[in-house]
Amino acid sequence: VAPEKGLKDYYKNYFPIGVAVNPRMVQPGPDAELIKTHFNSMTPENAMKMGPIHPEENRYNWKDADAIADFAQQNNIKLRGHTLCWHNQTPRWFFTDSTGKTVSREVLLARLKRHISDVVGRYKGKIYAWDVVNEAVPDAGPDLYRKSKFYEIIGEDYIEKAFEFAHEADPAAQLFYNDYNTENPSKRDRIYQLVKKLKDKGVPINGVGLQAHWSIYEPSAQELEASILKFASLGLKLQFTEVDMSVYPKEHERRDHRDTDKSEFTPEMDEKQAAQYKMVFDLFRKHRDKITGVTFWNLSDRSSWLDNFPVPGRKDYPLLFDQNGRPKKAFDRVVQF
Ligand SMILES: Oc1ccccc1CN[C@@H]1C=C[C@@H](O)[C@H](O)[C@H]1O
Repeated sequence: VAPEKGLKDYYKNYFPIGVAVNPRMVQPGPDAELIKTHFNSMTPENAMKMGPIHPEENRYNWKDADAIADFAQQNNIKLRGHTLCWHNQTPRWFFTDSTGKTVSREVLLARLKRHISDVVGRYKGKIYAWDVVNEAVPDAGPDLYRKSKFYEIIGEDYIEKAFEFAHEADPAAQLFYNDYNTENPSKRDRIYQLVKKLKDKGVPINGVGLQAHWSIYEPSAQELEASILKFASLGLKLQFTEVDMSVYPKEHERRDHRDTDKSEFTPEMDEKQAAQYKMVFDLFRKHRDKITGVTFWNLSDRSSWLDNFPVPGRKDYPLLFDQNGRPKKAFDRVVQF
């Protein structure tokens, strides 16, 4: 039987189509088959984050990351690394000495350098792109720098140092700054300013990762195109690195959830989601010259990180495949062009 035409085949003249995976998905089974049919790029959802891969100063956990890297190699699927420096899922040991005191700038820089050179070095030649720094810019306000422990202990230059450490460890890897809410005008401008500073300083950065954690209500085509044009004007490549489309309004401020707590995927949501996915992929194809990858965050509606964020236990339906791994209406709209 001729293999079913997959997303990656429809988009082979545009950009790779990726998916965030966990180690269970790359074991033999329906998920692995769905990945091989539709995707030609993968990102470990958690396995290469600082805590999961480096839980103690002198202990790495390579097992899950290696399983994903091996599956990618065996199936000729590109592999993105995520993420070398992030304020979330970072183990406490990074910031404290043996007495539990906060470490100095020098010690933290040495630990960050060791982490990055060990992790990037292990997958040198297997990972073509790294999310070097994730979410360094605060959501609101005028500042460029989130007040993370990396910022407070090292200072602003933790970002450029992370990029330099990664470049030293694998000069061929494409190095990305990755963030979310990049269509929000204030955050867009501050990310732009940060990345421009890095580029103007000669920091080895190749691209901007726009996470694209969207909803069926936003972004507008206008705001999305404005972000594409603004970041591309830096002369850097763009990737949409964590695409999903929640069926609930985005949580831009803490709200009571009585009105949206019920977990159901209605025909109206199905249609609105299909229209919104069509709109964003029409723009992705229009700007194919600026985009070097589009990656979905999680594989199917069977399991999404949005099932527990921002509202624990509220099932979401954010992807192109339903809970049985079958293409939804949104899939049809994305491949009809
Ligand atoms: O959309 C957000 C809103 C607030 C905080 C973080 C995010 C997105 N943060 C992403 C989501 C899931 C994680 O698995 C990814 O590593 C992270 O990059």
